[in-house]
Amino acid sequence: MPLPFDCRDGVLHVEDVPLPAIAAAVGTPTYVYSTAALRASARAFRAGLAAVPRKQLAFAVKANPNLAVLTLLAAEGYGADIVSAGEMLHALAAGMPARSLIFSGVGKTRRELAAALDAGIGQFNLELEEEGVVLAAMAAARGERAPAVLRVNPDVDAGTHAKISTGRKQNKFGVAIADAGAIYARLATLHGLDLRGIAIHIGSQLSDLGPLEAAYARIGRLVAELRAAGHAITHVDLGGGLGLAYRPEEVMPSPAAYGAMVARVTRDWDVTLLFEPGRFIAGDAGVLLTEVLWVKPGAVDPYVIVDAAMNDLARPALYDAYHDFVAVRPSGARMTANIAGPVCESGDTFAMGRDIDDVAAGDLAVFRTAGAYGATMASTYNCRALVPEVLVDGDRFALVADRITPAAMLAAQHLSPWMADEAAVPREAA
Ligand SMILES: Cc1ncc(COP(=O)(O)O)c(C=O)c1O
Ligand SMILES: N[C@@H](CCCC[NH3+])C(=O)O
Repeated sequence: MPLPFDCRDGVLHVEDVPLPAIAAAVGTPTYVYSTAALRASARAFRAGLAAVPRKQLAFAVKANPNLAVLTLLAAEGYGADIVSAGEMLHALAAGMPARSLIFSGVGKTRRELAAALDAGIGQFNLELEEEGVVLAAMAAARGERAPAVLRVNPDVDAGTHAKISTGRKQNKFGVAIADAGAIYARLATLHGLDLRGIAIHIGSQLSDLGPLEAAYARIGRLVAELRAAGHAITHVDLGGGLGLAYRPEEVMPSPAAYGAMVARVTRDWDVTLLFEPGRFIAGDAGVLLTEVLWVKPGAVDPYVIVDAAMNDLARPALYDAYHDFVAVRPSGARMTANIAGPVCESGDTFAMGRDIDDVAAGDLAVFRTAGAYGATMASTYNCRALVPEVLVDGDRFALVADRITPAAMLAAQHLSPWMADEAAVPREAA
């Protein structure tokens, strides 16, 4: 898919906006998203599923909960896969209809279940039997039936990083596929539930369709068994997981290849299929714009110290993830360097011994493929400002999430009443 990031007159642009203009207006580090790229991936994913007759697309809000991003995706006909009441708030604020929301998540609180019932969301993905029992009781007390599916753990190795694999039997997600029939039968007797099918999600950043196909095939057999036992199965949620090429040489399954596999495996299922893509929609639509602060000598290679850090983009520190690093004004020269941020941890390192565009202090650069699981996983560690976000549309750009400064964070903190008294007395005088 052509991305609207290109070098014009020697300067990297996002759509028609030169990145130095954004750095001058907003400062760095900052996330920059492209509306054109978001729309293109949302449409490509939908187009890939053209052969699936009945489907519902729910963007995984965890990948990028920015209100502007969600508003754009709502206009593209996407609902949302949410995992907390906070994500529900974001999706509803973006104008997504409550009926288009799917509540996943292994630790939903009773308050969250109540809030989701209040809102009238479209589907609860039950992670364990007890959750179904509690939800059924809450819904029945309101004279309602909660629309629900049972999440099943198919015990398939998705072949992704262990920390983002979710469908192996040792993972915390879903009920064991061997137990699913019995649990389903018990939950189906509860009046407060409108139990209508199955959900799975085996992991994220999947580079191979094989494990997905194996998992879907297991679900197909389960659907047949449940129907044979007399259950009306009308919905199957196939989750998300489609991977992206983070390295220039990586090749990932296209949405068309994914859609063809889905259409083939589910041909006889006769259900509405639900999809929860996150990374595929938002990942390539965003970069993290940063400035080089220093280039300092290292034991082997020099360290390029940038003003973005692990608190702004956690993926390299968490999963040793690779994000391409590109100079905003590439000279054509190359260097071998380590790239690190200012945070006081050696893990705050984006790359070691990597061949990159030659950069010097004061230069701007971007980390690519940062639109998913970027800003949303940011923190204020080291009392660093929470990173802002900018959305580009053609030759316009707008700040769509403010930088939260340490002063604002300090203002949100309070001394306990007794400490306030003590703090008023200088230590020496006490
Ligand atoms: C239940 C569920 N659905 C959807 C997603 C989105 O996954 P991805 O961003 O890989 O498409 C996730 C994250 O792995 C998830 O846990
Ligand atoms: N946060 C992970 C993905 C987790 C997906 C959520 N289940 C990442 O950055 O790749």
